[in-house]
Amino acid sequence: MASPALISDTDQWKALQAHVGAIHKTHLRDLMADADRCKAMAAEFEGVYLDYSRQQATTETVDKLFKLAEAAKLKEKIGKMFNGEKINTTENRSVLHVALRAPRDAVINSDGVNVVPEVWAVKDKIKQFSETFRSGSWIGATGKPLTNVVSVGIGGSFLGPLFVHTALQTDPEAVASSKGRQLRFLANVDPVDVARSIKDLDPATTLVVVVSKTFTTAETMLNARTIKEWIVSALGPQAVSKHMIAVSTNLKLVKEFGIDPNNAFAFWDWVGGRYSVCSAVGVLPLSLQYGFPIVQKFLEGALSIDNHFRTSSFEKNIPVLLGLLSVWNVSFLGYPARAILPYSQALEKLAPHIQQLSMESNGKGVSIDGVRLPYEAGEIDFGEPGTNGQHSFYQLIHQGRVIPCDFIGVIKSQQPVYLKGETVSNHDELMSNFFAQPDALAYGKTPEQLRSENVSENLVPHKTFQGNRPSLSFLLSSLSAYEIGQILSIYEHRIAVQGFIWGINSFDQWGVELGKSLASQVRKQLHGSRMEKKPIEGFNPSSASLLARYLAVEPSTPYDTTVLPKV
Ligand SMILES: O=P(O)(O)OC[C@H]1O[C@](O)(CO)[C@@H](O)[C@@H]1O
Repeated sequence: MASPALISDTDQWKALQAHVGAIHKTHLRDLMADADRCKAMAAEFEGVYLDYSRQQATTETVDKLFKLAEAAKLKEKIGKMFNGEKINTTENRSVLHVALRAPRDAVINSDGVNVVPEVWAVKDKIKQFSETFRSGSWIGATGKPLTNVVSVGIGGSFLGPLFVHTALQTDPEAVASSKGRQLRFLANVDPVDVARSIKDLDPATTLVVVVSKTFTTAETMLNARTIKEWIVSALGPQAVSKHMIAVSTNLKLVKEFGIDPNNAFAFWDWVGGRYSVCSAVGVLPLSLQYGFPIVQKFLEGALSIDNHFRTSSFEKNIPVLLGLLSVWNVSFLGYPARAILPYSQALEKLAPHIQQLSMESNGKGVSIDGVRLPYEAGEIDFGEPGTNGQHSFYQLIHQGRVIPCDFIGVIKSQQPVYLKGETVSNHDELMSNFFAQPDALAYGKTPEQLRSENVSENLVPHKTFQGNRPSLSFLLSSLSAYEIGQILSIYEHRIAVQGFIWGINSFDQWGVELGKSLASQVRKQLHGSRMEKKPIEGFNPSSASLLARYLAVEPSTPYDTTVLPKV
């Protein structure tokens, strides 16, 4: 039987491969001298400005990428996603995170059912619950109103909400609306994280939200049981109904866990975990902290990009341009990584969120039809806010490996700090670096320039910057809840575009299963060894000796009694 076609078999892919040589012949500093090219390599939508002129690409490259998009049937694939077709074929699911921010009157079907009314029913429930909670009418077991929220969840049930929470913490409107409240996250099963998440919190004024799509994730469920015990031992078993709520697609397990089904907030299997921040996964804890109206603005920002992505021509379509350029960098220029560099402390947790979103989505080795890929898909994502990153890993980016960079800058800071007598304000200082770094990467510094500055000959090789290092720059007008939603949606769709071109399934995650099942074998043996003094067996020599060392030391947590963190 003939193998299904791969995108790399198409003439459009081969044309791009043939084009690489021409691109390598021209240094970015020469490409940047062409004003018409620079003007053409920019796109703007609603105050989000993208400049991609510092990509190792010409307008011809971009044209060829559009042809590749055509060969990959990108337009149809985007349409299928928005129409609720089951494009996640290995799990037989629609991919409808866009329905989570669709307007109330939109019609988006999955399995012949319009999902939008269900989405709004949950949002309405969150709005009502968060208003009751924030007004102080939701009374805890001791008669006190609750002001602290601990959200227990991991992966997609954690990273997206953490990103948005961290960003909102810098928005004056969100800061004002969250006065006197705390939102914390408990993700890691590490007992240190358990202790940190409840440190100095009073169970009597704390609401715990257990967030798990499946309600079976081992770490989340152990943490949920631990925090439940923290509540019960302080307030009694009847306190659970007032102090614990849940977000899940598995409401049966929520009930079995002991959480009142009235206090459970649903979402659906057509929302991938890493795409779930716009479901109750993010909307509930964020609404408890900031109020629903602010979270609604975030959802509207995401919706604005959904509409732009669905309807704009590819030439003007920011997620499409970004996705195609990433494919160009990874698959044709051979750059395996991407750095996400927001010059904005508010976006501190963007890179960790994008790491999961991108690497769990596109870290695949076979096509959607199961054919092993003859090209690399996915990329290694990492990042830190500028300028911190400059003093950390930028050395490698400037003179070591070539790593395409996303620079993200904000025109208007949320914090107007200026020390009288200084040359510039803090924000202008930050942004001076934002504007300088892409040019340092693109232009570099030649030995001739160094010699003209009388740099001693032995240092010339060390001080030379080859340049020709690609980046792109986003300039946002400001950073409120709306723009945070826009950034999220831009990256979500960019990653989908990459997957659509590579011909992979960006919406499953089978690669996380093997480690989970091996951990379950280890868990059983640790239990047997601790409780029944059974010997460890069935491991390779390396794991056996590591486990023997581990078990030779008495654990700090005895197994014959409950030990809760000291807070
Ligand atoms: O929300 P759940 O079901 O607890 O899953 C948490 C995370 O675990 C994964 O399944 C695997 O890491 C992610 O895709 C998901 O976001």
